[in-house]
This record gives sequence, structure tokens and C-alpha cells, in this order.
Amino acid sequence: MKVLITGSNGLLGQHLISVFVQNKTYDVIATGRGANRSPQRDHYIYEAVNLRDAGSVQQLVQKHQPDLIIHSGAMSQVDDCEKNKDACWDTNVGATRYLVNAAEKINASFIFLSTDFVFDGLNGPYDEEAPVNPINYYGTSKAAAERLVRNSKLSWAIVRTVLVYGVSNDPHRSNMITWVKNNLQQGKKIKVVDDQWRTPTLCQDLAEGCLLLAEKKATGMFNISGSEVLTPYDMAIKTAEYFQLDTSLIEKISSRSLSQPAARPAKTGLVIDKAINELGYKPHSFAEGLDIVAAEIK
Ligand SMILES: NC(=O)C1=CN([C@@H]2O[C@H](COP(=O)(O)OP(=O)(O)OC[C@H]3O[C@@H](n4cnc5c(N)ncnc54)[C@H](OP(=O)(O)O)[C@@H]3O)[C@@H](O)[C@H]2O)C=CC1
Ligand SMILES: Cc1cn([C@H]2C[C@H](O)[C@@H](COP(=O)(O)OP(=O)(O)O[C@H]3O[C@@H](C)C(=O)[C@@H](O)[C@H]3O)O2)c(=O)[nH]c1=O
Repeated sequence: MKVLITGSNGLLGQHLISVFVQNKTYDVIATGRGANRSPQRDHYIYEAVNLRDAGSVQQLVQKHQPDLIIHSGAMSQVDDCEKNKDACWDTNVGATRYLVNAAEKINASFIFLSTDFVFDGLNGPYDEEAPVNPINYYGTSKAAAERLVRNSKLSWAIVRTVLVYGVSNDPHRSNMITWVKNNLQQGKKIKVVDDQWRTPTLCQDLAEGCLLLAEKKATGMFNISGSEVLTPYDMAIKTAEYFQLDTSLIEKISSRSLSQPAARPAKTGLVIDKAINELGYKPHSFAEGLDIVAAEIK
């Protein structure tokens, strides 16, 4: 079985490479922008492709003829998406269209990574049937990409996830645990919101969830996230306590005072019963996730 992983230099992408390579039943082709930044270098092929270039995408898929495409690549910085809507749309929707078109030509299966930000956050946690109503441009672009995938002729699965945390090599975006730990270790104060509710997701769990989907050839919408509803403030305190750092450096604030360009849905989080019952998905607790991240941080 040949699997093509997009966004392979990203936080999830790097873990998808190791999970699928270790599984040994897949020939892995990983594609990212520019040089390969994954710490795992052998037992797979890496191809540098700009997913916003339709011709390059078609050529990549035609050359490798994957049985499955896991499309993790995206413009995932929410505020950048709000400020650069064209780039956001070209990446999150345009690239998805090119991959779907190429996949349809070879009848490849398709797993698309989506987000809790397709919801307005008025009454989370959300199950797979909840109506989407994004309140920022990033969420709007991902909801549009979901519609592209759903309306395709492909055998598809859409994975929604939430606030992914973990360790990656040369990350282009920070994530919660390392952001809190690095600041507190330098004695810096941080202001953390306690009016957003999430089900934070360990990136290894998300990667394993994608493997379960691939192995079972499952189709449809699947929520794959952590099981605990936490605020970023809860996460920051737990992280500080775990690494024995000074919790008095953490100031509790409301989202309003962050004055971010993009609005964030307040109460999201995902209901993951379907993934647990149909895939055998078993996420780590946040406490276990901290153990795993701590073991990975050099
Ligand atoms: N992180 C989170 O909290 C959540 C993420 N998701 C979704 O999960 C997926 C993975 O997220 P995550 O790993 O955290 O995101 P990252 O930003 O870490 O990874 C996304 C990757 O896509 C690549 N990419 C962006 N534009 C292009 C392009 N034009 N051509 C080729 N590659 C491109 C980036 O390249 P480069 O490294 O060079 O910038 C990056 O490596 C995304 O689809 C995201 O929307 C959903 C919910 C939560
Ligand atoms: C920068 C900052 C963030 N935060 C909080 C807000 C947020 O809940 C959390 C993580 O910060 P971020 O800016 O990465 O959050 P954000 O961009 O909202 O993260 C989103 O990323 C995209 C890709 C998704 O798909 C969403 O599921 C979600 O994870 O930390 C603070 O409390 N204080 C701060 O100074």
C-alpha cells in the first residue's frame, strides 16, 4: 500500500511519517515545502512540492500513484489566515482541490485533516453531525475544503481535531506545551486565556488515529482528539506544575484582551465516541501526554 502524506514537515506530518514507516505495511511518500525537516530520514521518499501549484501536485500524484493520500498540509496559523485571505484560500482550498482532482484520476482514497474551528463555539463539545458555522477565515477555508472532499467521487474520511500539542523538529508554529514551558523556564510572564474550552490532542494520538482509519479503510467524518475538556489556562497550569515551574508567572486573561486578528470559537472540543467505538481509538490523557512530550524534549 502506497501512502502520500502532505504537510510532512509539520507537527502532525512528522509524526505521520514515523507512524506509517514503523507500521511497515505502507510505502510512504512524504511531501513538504522545501527541504525535508523530519528527524526520520530513511525508509520513505521525500518530495518537495508546493501544493499551491496545480501542475506539480498532478505530477507528484501521477508519478507515485498512491493508494491513499493523507492531506495534512495547510496554512494553519489562524491569524495569518485572517490577514492573508488569498494565501489562506489558495493553500487550504486550492491545494485541496488539486489533490482531490489528482486523486480522482487514480481512484486513491483520501483522508483530510480538518478542525474544530469549523464551529462557532457556542455550544461545544461537538459530534460529527453538528452543523458547521465558522467564525474566522481559517475555519471558513477548512469548511470549504471539507465540502470539496465530501462532494468528490473519492473514498474519503475527514478527521476533525483540536489544539494539537507535541514536539516536532524545526516547527514553523509554536504549540501550547512548548510555548508555556519555554517562557516559564526563562522566567517570562505569560497571559493565558481561560474562556476557551478545547479537547487538546497529543499529536502521536492523532497520527495513530489516522493509521487506524487507513487500516480499517474507514470512510466518513471522524472526530479524533483528546477526551478531556480543558481551557488553555488549565493546560498552562498543568504544564507548569509538571515541569516544576513557577505558576505565578501565568496570568489568567479573557480572549478579548489577546486582541488577535481572528476570532476564536469559545467552547469547542469534540465528542470522540465514534472514533473510540468504530476505530478502537484510545487517546492518552493530558497528564500522560505531558509525560510523552517531556520524554521527547531534548
Ligand atoms: N495544530 C493544531 O492545533 C490543529 C491542526 N489542524 C489541522 O491539522 C493539519 C496539520 O496541522 P499541523 O501539523 O499542526 O500544522 P503545521 O502548520 O505544523 O503543518 C502544516 C504543514 O503544511 C505545509 N504547507 C503549508 N503550505 C504549503 C504549501 N503551499 N505547499 C506545501 N506544504 C505546505 C507547511 O509547510 P512549512 O512547514 O514549510 O510551513 C507545514 O509543514 C492541518 O491541516 C491543520 O489545519 C486541525 C486542528 C488543530
Ligand atoms: C498566543 C497565546 C495563545 N493563547 C492560547 C489561545 C489558544 O487557545 C492556545 C494556542 O494558541 P494558538 O494561537 O496556537 O491557538 P489557535 O491559533 O487558536 O489554535 C488553533 O490552531 C488551529 C490550527 C486549529 O485548527 C485550532 O484547533 C486551534 O488549535 O493558547 C493564550 O492564552 N495566550 C497567548 O498569548
